[in-house]
Amino acid sequence: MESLVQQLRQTFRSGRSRPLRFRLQQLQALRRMVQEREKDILSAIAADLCKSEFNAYSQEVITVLGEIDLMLGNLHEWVTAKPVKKNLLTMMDEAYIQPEPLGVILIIGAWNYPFVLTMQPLVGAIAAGNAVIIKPSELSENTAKILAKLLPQYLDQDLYAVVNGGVEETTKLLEQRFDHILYTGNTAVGKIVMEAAAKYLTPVTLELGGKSPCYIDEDCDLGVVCRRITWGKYMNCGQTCIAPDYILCEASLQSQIVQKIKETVKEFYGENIKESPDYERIINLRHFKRIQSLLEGQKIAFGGETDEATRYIAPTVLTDVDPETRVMQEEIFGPVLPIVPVKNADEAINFINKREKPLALYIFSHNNKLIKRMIDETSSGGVTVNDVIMHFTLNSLPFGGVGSSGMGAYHGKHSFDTFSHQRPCLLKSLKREGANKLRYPPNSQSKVDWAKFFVLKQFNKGKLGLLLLTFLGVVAAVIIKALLE
Ligand SMILES: NC(=O)c1ccc[n+]([C@@H]2O[C@H](COP(=O)([O-])OP(=O)(O)OC[C@H]3O[C@@H](n4cnc5c(N)ncnc54)[C@H](O)[C@@H]3O)[C@@H](O)[C@H]2O)c1
Ligand SMILES: CCCCCCCCCCCCCCCCCC=O
Repeated sequence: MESLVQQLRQTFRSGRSRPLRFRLQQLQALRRMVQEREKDILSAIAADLCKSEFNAYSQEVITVLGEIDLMLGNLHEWVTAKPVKKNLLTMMDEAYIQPEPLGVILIIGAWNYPFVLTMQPLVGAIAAGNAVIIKPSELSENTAKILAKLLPQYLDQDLYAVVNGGVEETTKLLEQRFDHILYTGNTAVGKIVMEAAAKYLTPVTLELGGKSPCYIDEDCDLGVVCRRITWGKYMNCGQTCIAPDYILCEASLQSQIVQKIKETVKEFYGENIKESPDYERIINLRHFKRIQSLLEGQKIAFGGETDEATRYIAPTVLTDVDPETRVMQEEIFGPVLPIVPVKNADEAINFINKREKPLALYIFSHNNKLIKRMIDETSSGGVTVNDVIMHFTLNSLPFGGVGSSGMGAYHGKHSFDTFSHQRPCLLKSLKREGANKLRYPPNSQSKVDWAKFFVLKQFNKGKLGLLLLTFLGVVAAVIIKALLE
């Protein structure tokens, strides 16, 4: 591992990954890879998650292509230095922020969306001009293999590498020095990653999980609400980091919600859900047993059927769920939807605030005042109102968690920023030394007074005011020079 990181660092230091042209060319190559090898990619995802190729395309591939296109269209602007406002002391100088690549990036992906969760950060890291190692999840082994096979065929091998393996390989990788680590996965491993990163003060982006609440207000059209929730909850068999984990609503709404979800499940997946090409399976036996055990002692209003041989768990709804039971203590990450009755929105807000900050919050309501209040009085990684999941798809929004659901964010320009250092640059001339006497010792009251004038003056006065102040500044500089000589 050490030699691999060294080799990538050496190439990075040569400057090869920095020119805009090179970055665009690598992103175009990545785009070509996704298009030319689409069938192989879709089959790998399908093999890992029992996912139809249509779903693999619309849930994963489409996002990656959209992200590449966004970078190709905007990178020339993002890499450009941005001039900043100046003050009287620096008005003759050049001041700007220049984004610069960080160096060698480690991207550790998760299995539940194995393609998009490694490729989307990779796109951002390349766009920002870095060298990258990606470590796909070993649980989605087919996608991991196809990435290790294809990426070296399309990308510069001295700058971008894939390391496959499990805990042992990841642990060895984490012993190396990186310039940024983006990890997607569970919170417990997130802590391991952060601890390892601390050794070199490596910054981290942690894309973790949590229990994302979904509040349903009274007077909503429950037909529409439940269609949207059914889509987001049972997509990928509930194995989605931002799936609505549980519903909070008034007790009286429960039976209608159950009925509407039941009808929608039939509409989406047919009479025989097991036969539906749109309904996936649980990734492995460990997770299957974990989710199955969450049903123990619960009131199953709908679903609940399981089949260990195929790791099938039916879309399930639990009602009157006690918040102290296990299903409400850990992230479900499966097709089980508990409904926890609350008296009103205040109780829902308290309920959310008493728990760890979730990755997403969903609010269904017609009442704009209530929506604003719930957003203002709670905290979560992201919010979608009157729908679920969809904030993930808008790459102008940063995607990430807060508190125990993670730190940092990516997607679109936010990825470029995450993998860049915003370098502040002030370029002065060796001329005009006279004005600098103000800051050189020995100090005096009159120098402090002048310093107050130069440093504390506000400049939000429009062009005329600025011109006047500039003129005053020049006059002041001349006077000071004369006084101090
Ligand atoms: N915020 C997000 O974008 C996002 C996306 C997907 C999943 N998630 C969260 O991830 C969790 C599910 O994923 P998972 O954790 O089961 O995925 P996982 O088992 O695939 O683990 C993620 C990565 O961590 C590595 N890893 C596992 N154990 C390790 C250890 N002891 N030391 C070092 N590395 C180790 C794995 O090799 C893998 O690459 C859920 O909590 C889910 O909410 C979050
Ligand atoms: C006209 C058809 C349009 C189809 C667009 C479908 C957009 C659906 C997007 C779903 C994206 C789901 C990805 C979720 C990834 C979450 C990562 C965490 O686990």
